Amino acid sequence: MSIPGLGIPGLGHAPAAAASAPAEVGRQTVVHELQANSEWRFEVAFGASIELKLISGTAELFGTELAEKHTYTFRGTKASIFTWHGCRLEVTGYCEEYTAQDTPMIVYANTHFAIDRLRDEAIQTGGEGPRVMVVGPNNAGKTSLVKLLTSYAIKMGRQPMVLNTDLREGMLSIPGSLTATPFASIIDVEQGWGSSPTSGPSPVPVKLPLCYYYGLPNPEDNTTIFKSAMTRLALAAANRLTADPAMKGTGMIIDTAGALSQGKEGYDLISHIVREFSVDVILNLGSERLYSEMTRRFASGTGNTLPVMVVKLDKSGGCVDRDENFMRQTQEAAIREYFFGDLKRTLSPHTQQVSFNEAVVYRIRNPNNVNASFLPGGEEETSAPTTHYEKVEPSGMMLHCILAVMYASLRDTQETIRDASVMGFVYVASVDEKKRVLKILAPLNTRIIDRPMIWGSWPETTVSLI
Ligand SMILES: Nc1ncnc2c1ncn2[C@@H]1O[C@H](COP(=O)(O)OP(=O)(O)OP(=O)(O)O)[C@@H](O)[C@H]1O
Repeated sequence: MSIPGLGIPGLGHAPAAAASAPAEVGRQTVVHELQANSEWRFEVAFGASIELKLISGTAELFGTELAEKHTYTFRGTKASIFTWHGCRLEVTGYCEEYTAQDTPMIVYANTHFAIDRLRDEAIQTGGEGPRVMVVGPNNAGKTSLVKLLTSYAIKMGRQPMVLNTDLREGMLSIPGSLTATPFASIIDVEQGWGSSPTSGPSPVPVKLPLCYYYGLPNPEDNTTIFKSAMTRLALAAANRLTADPAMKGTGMIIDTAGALSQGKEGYDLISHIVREFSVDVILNLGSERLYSEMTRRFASGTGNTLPVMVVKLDKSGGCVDRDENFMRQTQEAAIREYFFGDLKRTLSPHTQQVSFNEAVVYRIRNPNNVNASFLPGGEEETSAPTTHYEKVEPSGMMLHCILAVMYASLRDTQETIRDASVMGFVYVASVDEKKRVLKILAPLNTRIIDRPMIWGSWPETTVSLI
């Protein structure tokens, strides 16, 4: 995985994000008294921030307990603080907020205890802990539930392997990455899952994800590459799991993309994930139709899979829809943070010049986007391309794009490169077509010309990072 370096203070704040900040006149401090079993839900815009302090009692953010009297800062966040026994929260700054008494937390906690019983049984028999997959439409609360189950497992002294197969949001990496991460220590409260691993100091213990790259926005865009990435991820996660007894007894928690939960093609991809990861439990959030489809497909097993426990859970009333604009800002913030760090920990990426002759770049073909007008004579392509990547010469079209640097050699076949894990990501800061030189921003000061790079269309970047 990439290890970003040290800091250049002052960089890393998109002018666009700053422009969208609401005016924060006279940042007021308000104290909220929360009753037992209630939840304080808040939304902070990009460019704005709030400081939150737990004054007394106990409270948690998606399962991770807040430390008393510690100041947490949130920006561009929609989330909630839940309390089992009541608490007082001090909040400074503007956010949209309300308190709710009606939450599915008891059901979620019971789900955790039921999964934990399966872990106990597995440990007693020397077997593997359950492999739990969470499915549901976009914004149904899947990632929040995965965080909660992960936090509760960690609290019980377990070490879950957490998998992110959702392309909209990265987990400890940029959006578009598919990651497998062993979790043995607390989740970062302020930054969702936490930030990408670095060699510098970090307020919470660094987690090291194993990362694969797909490079397109939707799983259905190129199901062959998506499926092969899932297969590789499953193999890598299973190998890691069996090598570590604590992790083996805990098992896996898998987050999925909301896009998979609609229509037959998505259901088929879910079936592939269930098979490859040998999923034991499917938790369904927010869709009756999906629940019925999952039950039909998996509850009594198939030729290839054992019966899977399919469970329906209520979606939390706190889940908020995140529009395209918010998701774009979230994605840009994650990319910016990958290279420049955050306000608490600035990083200093290195720029390097790479000549067009040195860079070995493969572009992902997107079969769904083949435009007939670009084909010879404007013909329609009749069959899918035989290769999924094409080797391309760098060009101005790469400006502000992200390239994945692969753990592979320049002589490897396309299949080997496709199945390789990702060393890290670089950003194309400028392209000089006359001098035939790319200026690249990389987390490390290592020359990258001996590795193949993959140029996908996801994550898309529209702003200049520098
Ligand atoms: N109880 C809650 N109170 C307030 N906000 C919440 C609550 N639960 C989830 N959210 C917020 O709602 C949004 C959607 O939730 P989440 O990301 O968990 O959904 P998802 O199903 O994983 O979405 P997607 O598949 O689109 O990535 C997030 O911003 C999350 O922080």
